[in-house]
Amino acid sequence: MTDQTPAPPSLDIRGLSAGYFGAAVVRDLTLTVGPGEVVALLGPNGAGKSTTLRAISRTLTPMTGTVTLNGRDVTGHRPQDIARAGLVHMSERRGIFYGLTVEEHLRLHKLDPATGYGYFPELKALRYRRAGLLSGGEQQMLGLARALARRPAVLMIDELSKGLAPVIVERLIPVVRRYADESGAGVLLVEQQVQLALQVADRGYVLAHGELVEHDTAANLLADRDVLVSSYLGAATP
Ligand SMILES: Nc1ncnc2c1ncn2[C@@H]1O[C@H](COP(=O)(O)OP(=O)(O)OP(=O)(O)O)[C@@H](O)[C@H]1O
Repeated sequence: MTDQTPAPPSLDIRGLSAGYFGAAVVRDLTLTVGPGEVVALLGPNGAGKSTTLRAISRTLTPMTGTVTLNGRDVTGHRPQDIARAGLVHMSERRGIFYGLTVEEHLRLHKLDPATGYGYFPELKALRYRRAGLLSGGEQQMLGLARALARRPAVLMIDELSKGLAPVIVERLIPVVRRYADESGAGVLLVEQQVQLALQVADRGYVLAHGELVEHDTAANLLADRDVLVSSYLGAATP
């Protein structure tokens, strides 16, 4: 007899509220990312997307809510323990150290640099270059190579496309999709490039004024012009 129990979500967030100086910026968020799923978290500037990711990785202490990784409740755990449980949060800072070379980055945390080069072979030609001398796109590629080489069970990426030319974004985003497909990891992708994110995502949530206002398959969201407009400009205020 086979085990029919469905796998738990890679990431399960319930009733999450978080903010700064006692004021909630995101309120009562409930969202899931299934195994092998890419989920886009969309919304205009200031909607609270980065705050949500920080509260999940606990680099910001949430006010309320629970966080479960692959069925394991990590609510209240320290950020390093949540990372050890398999969550990698690629923040807007990217985890790049300007004084270290490309290869030194790919060896951090005792990683095998071959894993990072496997995702982005073009980094090999830059292996001895210090990260501070790389272009923005190369730094982003390095940050992603390192994040993937850690083989996260859940990967959260904040604005992969920020400040990058379309050609480099088109190189990076499909690798995220491939990682989810091959590893079965869940990916939560915060993106301002709404169409781009929805083209690789399975589902998407739209955050406006700190609350989730829309949730659907990526295909349905892509077809809904109102959703695309509110993702850029914010939901219409009553
Ligand atoms: N460290 C902080 N201290 C105080 N307020 C903050 C801090 N970081 C963010 N905020 C505020 O929280 C709100 C949500 O910001 P957040 O960065 O989460 O939004 P976002 O949706 O990621 O926006 P963007 O797409 O512009 O990055 C904003 O009003 C912002 O000014």
